[in-house]
Amino acid sequence: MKTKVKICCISSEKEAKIALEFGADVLGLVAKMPSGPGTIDDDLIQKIVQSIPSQTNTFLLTPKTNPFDIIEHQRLTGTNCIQLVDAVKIEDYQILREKLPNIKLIQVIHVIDKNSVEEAKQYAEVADMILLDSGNPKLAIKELGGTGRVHNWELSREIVKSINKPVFLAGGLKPENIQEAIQCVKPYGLDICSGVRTNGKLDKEKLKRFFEEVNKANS
Ligand SMILES: O=C(O)c1ccccc1NCC(=O)[C@H](O)[C@H](O)COP(=O)(O)O
Repeated sequence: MKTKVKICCISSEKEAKIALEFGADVLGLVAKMPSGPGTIDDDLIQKIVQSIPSQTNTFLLTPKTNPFDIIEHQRLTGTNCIQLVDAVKIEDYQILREKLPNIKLIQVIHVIDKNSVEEAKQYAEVADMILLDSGNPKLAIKELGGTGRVHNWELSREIVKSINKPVFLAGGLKPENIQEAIQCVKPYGLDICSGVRTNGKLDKEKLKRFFEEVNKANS
């Protein structure tokens, strides 16, 4: 199966169009976070969502963990999927399901050590997808993504093998390491932010190289 691609940190209607033209399956829209380079305001997220075809997969990246705040955040922005970048209580997924029956829920696991494998297994029971990233929610100023760092792909590989939900791989991906990432982890999809940007802006040359590498790995 062809590896899906999520282009993250979309910051304008123009960037959304470019990413879709290159073949992105998913657009990532990052709301305000405790740290990170790719965040935008909620009203801009809503504007971008309204400017693209409604069937496009749009992931709202929210740092919120209270289920009612998450529901409110989705309603404000209008995306059709929510990427939960911090730890939401497993039991609160039930509230999200009841109130947002048509919205896909993606739980981020920041891959740090063996405990991350157990964490992923637990969330795989309730989330629609798992996304493996390289943040550190335990820092005083939480890092919840957009780090540009690669994590331990052996652990990611173990997670992909041990759960039966689609898994996106994120963290420090760039055209140069795509072949190895796909071979090692065999993810359902790849998520990239800084690796296809120059000075924070989407770089068409890097995007082209990135998609070439994904297609090569899939052929
Ligand atoms: O980009 C940010 O500022 C950010 C901050 C907090 C949470 C998520 C954030 N980015 C979204 C992503 O999911 C990135 O695509 C992912 O972390 C990979 O980023 P990168 O390592 O730069 O490719």
